[in-house]
Amino acid sequence: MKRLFTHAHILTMIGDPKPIKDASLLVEDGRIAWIGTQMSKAPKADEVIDLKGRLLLPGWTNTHGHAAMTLLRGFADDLPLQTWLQEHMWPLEARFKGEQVRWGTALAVAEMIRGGTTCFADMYDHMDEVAQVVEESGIRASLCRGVIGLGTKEERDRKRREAYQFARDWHGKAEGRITTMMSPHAPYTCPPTYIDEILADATELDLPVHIHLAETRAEVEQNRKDYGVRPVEHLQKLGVFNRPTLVAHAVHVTEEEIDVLAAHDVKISHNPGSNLKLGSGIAPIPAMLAKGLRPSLGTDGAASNNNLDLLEEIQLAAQIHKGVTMDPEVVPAYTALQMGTVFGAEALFLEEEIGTLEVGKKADFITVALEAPHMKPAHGWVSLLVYSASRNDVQDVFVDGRPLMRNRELLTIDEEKVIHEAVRAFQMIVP
Ligand SMILES: CSC[C@H]1O[C@@H](n2cnc3c(O)ncnc32)[C@H](O)[C@@H]1O
Ligand SMILES: [Zn+2]
Repeated sequence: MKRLFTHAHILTMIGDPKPIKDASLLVEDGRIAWIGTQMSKAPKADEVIDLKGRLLLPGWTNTHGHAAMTLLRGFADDLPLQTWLQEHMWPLEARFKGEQVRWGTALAVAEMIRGGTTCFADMYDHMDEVAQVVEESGIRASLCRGVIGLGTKEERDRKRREAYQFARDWHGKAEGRITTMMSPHAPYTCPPTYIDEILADATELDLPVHIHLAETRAEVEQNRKDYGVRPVEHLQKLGVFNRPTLVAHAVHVTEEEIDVLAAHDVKISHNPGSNLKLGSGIAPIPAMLAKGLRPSLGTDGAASNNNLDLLEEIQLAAQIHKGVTMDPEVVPAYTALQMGTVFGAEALFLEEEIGTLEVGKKADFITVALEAPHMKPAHGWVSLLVYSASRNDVQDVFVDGRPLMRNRELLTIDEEKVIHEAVRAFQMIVP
């Protein structure tokens, strides 16, 4: 099947911001086969889709989250991380069964597709349910069974086994849209010997590691008390960074620690919305960029954000660091857009397949309308996307060239049913 998309302004996200005006893009067998401006040279297609002057660019990649936490959205606001987790999230999550995770994740995926996300990372429990939602909805995802090692040895062993089996069984599934990672939740919830064991599993399966790191000042202090060093040095000594690693947050990291992360090519998921809401702090993104790191963006779960709008994270990334440093030249708009697309693909070790629009890559892209008053005059497309657009301006979403949303209508998800079931699943667990 060959589909030709015409009359689009294409932002490929390759190199400099050079949008291609009034261009066409051909998709064949789920991959980009041709991009050009001369219709006379366009290959023949089975179907031609006129995009009527919309912007066309890679879909967003959300590199850190806990999708099923949509069920806990708005449940415990305005609290610091440890109180929020220990007194509110964990007691409620203990009531989650597969059903809660299924409908919470389906709700999350509906929200993410609506906002233009084509690929997301998820760390949670009952991951078979998550994988099935991904398989059915057509979205792309990097999944891991997050493990917290605070219980008995039996519990730790069971969770580790589940994480191993899930990662082994689902990697490459759903026509290659699912990849997996191994995930010790955080240095403060996983004893060193447990991290060692999970690392051995990751090595055996040849998979990356995904972990929360240096999210709060309290975490850094606790790590010093427990292990005599700060979290970055702790994980470095355990050998975590010798495997491909994605760390979420990295808020409280020094210049020297950024050097360590850069030397090991550790991938960063910057979650500004969640970090602001939980009062955790603001990650030193300008310093990371200056040292050659390419931080990506995540929403974290909907209970700490409280939405899964990656465009909002792009906009926050472009603005908060200017405020903190009092320098409007840090994190320029195009860099923020790279963080939400191409750097996201790198963070999930998928840069050979997604993140930019080029011949041979997967056809994962979105279109954005330029018609509304807040998008006029439509001369600076990068600026419009980063400083003016909202998620409702996203019109179409394609993954592997398959339409998941057309003209704001979800095509692979029964939205009404998902909303109904998610509310019901939440009501089953509220005390
Ligand atoms: C073991 S599954 C994932 C686990 O992570 C919890 N979580 C959600 N948000 C955060 C955060 O910002 N920092 C640390 N842990 C977080 C979630 O509630 C699950 O229990
Ligand atoms: Zn998280």
